[in-house]
Amino acid sequence: MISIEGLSKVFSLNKKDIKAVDSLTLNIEDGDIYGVIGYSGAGKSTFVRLINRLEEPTSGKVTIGDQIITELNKSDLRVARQDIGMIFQHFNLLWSRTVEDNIGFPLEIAGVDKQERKRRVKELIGLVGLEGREKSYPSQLSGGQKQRVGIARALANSPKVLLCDEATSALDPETTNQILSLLQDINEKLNLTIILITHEMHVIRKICNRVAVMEQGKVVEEGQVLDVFTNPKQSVTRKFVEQVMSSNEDSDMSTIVENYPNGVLYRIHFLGETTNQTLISQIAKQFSVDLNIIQGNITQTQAGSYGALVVQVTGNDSEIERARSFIESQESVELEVIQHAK
Ligand SMILES: Nc1ncnc2c1ncn2[C@@H]1O[C@H](COP(=O)(O)OP(=O)(O)OP(=O)(O)O)[C@@H](O)[C@H]1O
Repeated sequence: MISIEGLSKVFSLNKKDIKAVDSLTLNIEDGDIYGVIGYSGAGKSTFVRLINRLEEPTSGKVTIGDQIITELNKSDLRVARQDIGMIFQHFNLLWSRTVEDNIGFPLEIAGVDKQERKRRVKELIGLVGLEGREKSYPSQLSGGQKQRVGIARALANSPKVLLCDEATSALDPETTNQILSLLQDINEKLNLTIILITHEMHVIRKICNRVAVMEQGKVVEEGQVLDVFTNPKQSVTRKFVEQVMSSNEDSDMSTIVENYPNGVLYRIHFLGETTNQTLISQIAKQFSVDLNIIQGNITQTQAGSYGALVVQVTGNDSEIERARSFIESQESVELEVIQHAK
């Protein structure tokens, strides 16, 4: 487990103190893909750099496993850092070295002999899907390929933790998805704990199981991704959730009610069970009602689907009533009646 207790960082700039990270306390379980989201200036980068002490904390404690990182002296910290890989937004590769030499660099520093280095580099190249590009220089690679080199290099010493500092922010959406899938794959294969910071809710939605929302150096909301999606408490969190849902449902509702006067109008909320994706077809098969999907916005998180469908149900009253009971009996589904039968 990674435990962060009362972690703070104060920068002094022009005689003014800036609290970049403010008394932050968090627990991250082994094997988590833990997302930290916040707008620019929230303190995310500073936070992630405090974990491996690329930035020295002003106060507080970071513990990884049984090691108190914040109490290590310089030489012990160097050894401890071999267990903490890190990848960066702009990759931070060595431009004069080839792909294989970039990946082998941390092994060289750790004093691994040449033959073992070669074996390990080959293994890592396979893991991140860079076969055939061993002799290329970073300038000859696409952004996604550069980040694959970054990931392979970060994994060279078989770390237990991988820190990702806006690792996909310089990539296009398609490449972002590929890199996120790779991170997910590595998390599962190597049982690696991943902490990633981002300003994009899409990244959190796609691969994280837990999320912390940062604002002005503090964690203002924290929890399972699906819980935070379904029940965002802070306005900053609601804004991030809207990023992926971009819903304008409520403002349209009166128009919908006007346009669909017959039968009943339901909003069915899906709260996480992927099995409920067949709910609509089950209703259509089991009850003599007609279903008209009027509006919908469903997205996928690691824990299942989240979102809502607005459905018009028409038919005779008793069948509509039976369909309603059926929907209400489903787990992880909530029914909201927008308009009753007239
Ligand atoms: N070396 C530094 N010296 C002075 N102030 C700093 C330093 N690094 C960060 N800050 C300040 O600390 C605050 C948090 O910055 P940080 O980069 O951690 O935020 P962030 O959420 O990662 O934002 P971004 O995504 O824009 O980097 C900001 O007000 C920033 O100006």
